[in-house]
Amino acid sequence: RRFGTWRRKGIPHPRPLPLFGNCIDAVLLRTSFYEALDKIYRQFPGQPYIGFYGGSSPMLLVCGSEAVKDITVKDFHVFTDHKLSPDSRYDTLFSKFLFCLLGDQWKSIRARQTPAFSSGRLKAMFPTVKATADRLCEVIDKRLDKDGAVGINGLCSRYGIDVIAAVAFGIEARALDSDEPPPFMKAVSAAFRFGPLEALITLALLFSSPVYHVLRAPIIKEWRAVVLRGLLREATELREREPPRKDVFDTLLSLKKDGVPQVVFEAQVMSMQVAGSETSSTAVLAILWELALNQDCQDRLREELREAVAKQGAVTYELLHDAEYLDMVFKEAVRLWPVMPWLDRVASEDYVLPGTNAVIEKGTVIIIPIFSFHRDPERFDDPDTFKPERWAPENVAKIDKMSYLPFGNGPRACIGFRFANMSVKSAVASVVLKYRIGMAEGTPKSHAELELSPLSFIISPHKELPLRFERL
Ligand code: HEM
Repeated sequence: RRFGTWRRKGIPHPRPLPLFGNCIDAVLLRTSFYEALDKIYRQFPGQPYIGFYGGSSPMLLVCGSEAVKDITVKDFHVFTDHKLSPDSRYDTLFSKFLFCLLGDQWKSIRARQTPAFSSGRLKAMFPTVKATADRLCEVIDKRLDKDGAVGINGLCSRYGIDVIAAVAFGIEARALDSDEPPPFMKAVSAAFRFGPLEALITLALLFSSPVYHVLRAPIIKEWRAVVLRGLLREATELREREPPRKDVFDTLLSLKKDGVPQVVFEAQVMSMQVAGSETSSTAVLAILWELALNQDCQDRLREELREAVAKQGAVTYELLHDAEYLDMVFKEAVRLWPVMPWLDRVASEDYVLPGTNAVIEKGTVIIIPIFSFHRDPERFDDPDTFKPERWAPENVAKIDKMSYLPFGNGPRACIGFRFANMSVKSAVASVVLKYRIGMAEGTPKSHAELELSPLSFIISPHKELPLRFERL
């Protein structure tokens, strides 16, 4: 009866298999969920809505531009929440992350965190970010092998961790400085690089509440929470004795002063750390790799940065903000590598899909397949090729805004977008000004050669990615 849902509503859908629906490869952990979604998406080109079954649950891919706008903006009051919000009995801390908070509680906590990313605050945080970017260059220098190559995946991760820890966690994590990952890094990094159990729990959370409640296990393991809590207690005590620094941690501390429960405060700090580090570091990694593959883009970027530095005297907040080609490179890299390859929302009431007579029931899970949009030749010419020029001012009007969603959309879009922009560009500018980046032995030459884990819900290579750095 459930497998008849989309037929009865007149929504196109692929034929489901008993038990697995349309996601057998994802449920058997043979492909990642975004690849399973992409397979469905490609079967129904140009459709605004595509039905599918996650296990036996009817779920909806929303693909039309108007439809995406309706769900994420116009009818946001119906689709405020993510389905990926775990039960607080099994996931004490993760359930309170900003990403997972529901309804009015999300609204109130989000509103209080938003000022942390104002222009004034970003400028105040810039010197810390810049110093960490310079440190990344020093560490690259120190670790180059005899052929001038180094694995850049781990270094980018360490950069992401250090930068967010400094501004949002209130500590110097010094991940870049240590050979062995310090406990803080172990607790934070790979929080979303899942093993088989975490991957299954996450799918169960999306597809089937009964299976989720049978598994009764946390997505973010308790030992991580214990390590982070201890450090956070020390960081809080230290900061309370210091004058304000106008960083993200200061804003989060004000939540505590306003009487927000301790566990909610702790979850917000950890949520910034987890959501901010792996995502930004993957973007840095993507850009450095694309620049190694595309030397002409690298030359043009370096020329732009050198000219700007000659005028301004140094890499400044304003320089990064105004550098046009740097922005084009950033946009193109997160198009090809949308770290979060899909968005989810859940209907809080029955809802008529605009432009149809179909009603989706309260509780229906909506998925917006960002990765598929970004790689669709109907939306982007030559979509698998790195072409920053598509973002040039004279070309950008051709791109449909709802086809490009690396940071999500609407009131629930990424809160750290402006910070990510600054910290990713800062790292890239420091490296490009100091080194010519090239291919090394073992550097993947195409996306197909990157080994991405089928278990992971984010797009991030889990193996080392060697690049060659020639000092300029
Ligand atoms: C390149 C880097 C980044 C990418 C691609 C990225 C992407 C995203 C996406 C796609 C979402 C979901 C949006 C939606 O549902 O519409 C999100 C949410 C979020 N991001 Fe980011 N992000 C990045 C960096 C950061 C940074 C640096 C921070 C913090 C400093 C951060 C904090 C968050 C938080 C807390 C949420 C949950 C927001 C909410 O539910 O209200 N992100 N991010």
